[in-house]
Amino acid sequence: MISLDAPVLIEIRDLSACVDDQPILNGVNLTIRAGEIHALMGRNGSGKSTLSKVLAGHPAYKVTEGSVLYRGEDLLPLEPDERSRIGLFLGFQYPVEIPGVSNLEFLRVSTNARRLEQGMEELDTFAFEDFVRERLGLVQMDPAFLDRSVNEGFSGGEKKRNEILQMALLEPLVAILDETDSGLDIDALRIVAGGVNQLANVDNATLLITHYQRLLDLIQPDYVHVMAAGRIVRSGDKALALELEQRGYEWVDRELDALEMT
Ligand SMILES: Nc1ncnc2c1ncn2[C@@H]1O[C@H](COP(=O)(O)OP(=O)(O)OP(=O)(O)O)[C@@H](O)[C@H]1O
Repeated sequence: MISLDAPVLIEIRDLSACVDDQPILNGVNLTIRAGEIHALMGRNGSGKSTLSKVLAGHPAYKVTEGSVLYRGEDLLPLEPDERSRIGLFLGFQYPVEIPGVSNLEFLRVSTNARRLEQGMEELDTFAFEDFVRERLGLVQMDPAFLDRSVNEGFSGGEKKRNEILQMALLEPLVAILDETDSGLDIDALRIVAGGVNQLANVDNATLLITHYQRLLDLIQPDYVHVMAAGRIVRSGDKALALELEQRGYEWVDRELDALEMT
């Protein structure tokens, strides 16, 4: 829900970043306020995942220009785990498997790190089990997944549900979900979208990276942005996503040419 009086959670200004000296982001501007849901779309290779990784603090990506303020403070000097503790969450496009680390323990340690940062008490094993079981309902996940190693041998869709379970436990202020819809069957898509909708409130914000309108039918974005060649070339409301669905991305090239001429 849009309210221009709502506090700004993330302010990205002229952000450029490279990997192995190759520029990937070329001046991204984006402001996200509390209560908002943003969708980020764009062709393969346009820089969407790179933006999410830069925001999460992935060490392979070097910021060369610009700034990111998180609740008014410089985000960029912070380590990835500090970013997570203060409420930034990245749901990976390809969630990693961590063999030998129990999913339940991983979730408990990360949830407690976030709770401590928020001035809340740590949850012991029993209290955490109650909390996690309640949250499992949001993604309709079988408790048996808690006893396995993190994502090890999970199907693509199960990994995505596990990401949303993590999000439900961490209660981030800004959740970036990178192609959460990919690999989900039709029922799982509804369940995951329902979970995201239930977690969205006036105090937090969501940035959905997606290729498909089908997700945006279930999670209604307040803003839709189109990324091309490492920057946001057009922003609009949900009608923009419908336009993309009908027209594809060819017209985006013309917008980009026009931008480059200015
Ligand atoms: N670690 C890396 N090493 C080399 N090139 C990279 C790396 N990360 C990203 N790139 C390149 O940067 C460009 C943008 O990639 P990115 O993954 O951000 O695109 P995307 O918009 O998320 O694409 P998709 O829709 O296919 O997921 C691509 O050309 C990609 O090959």
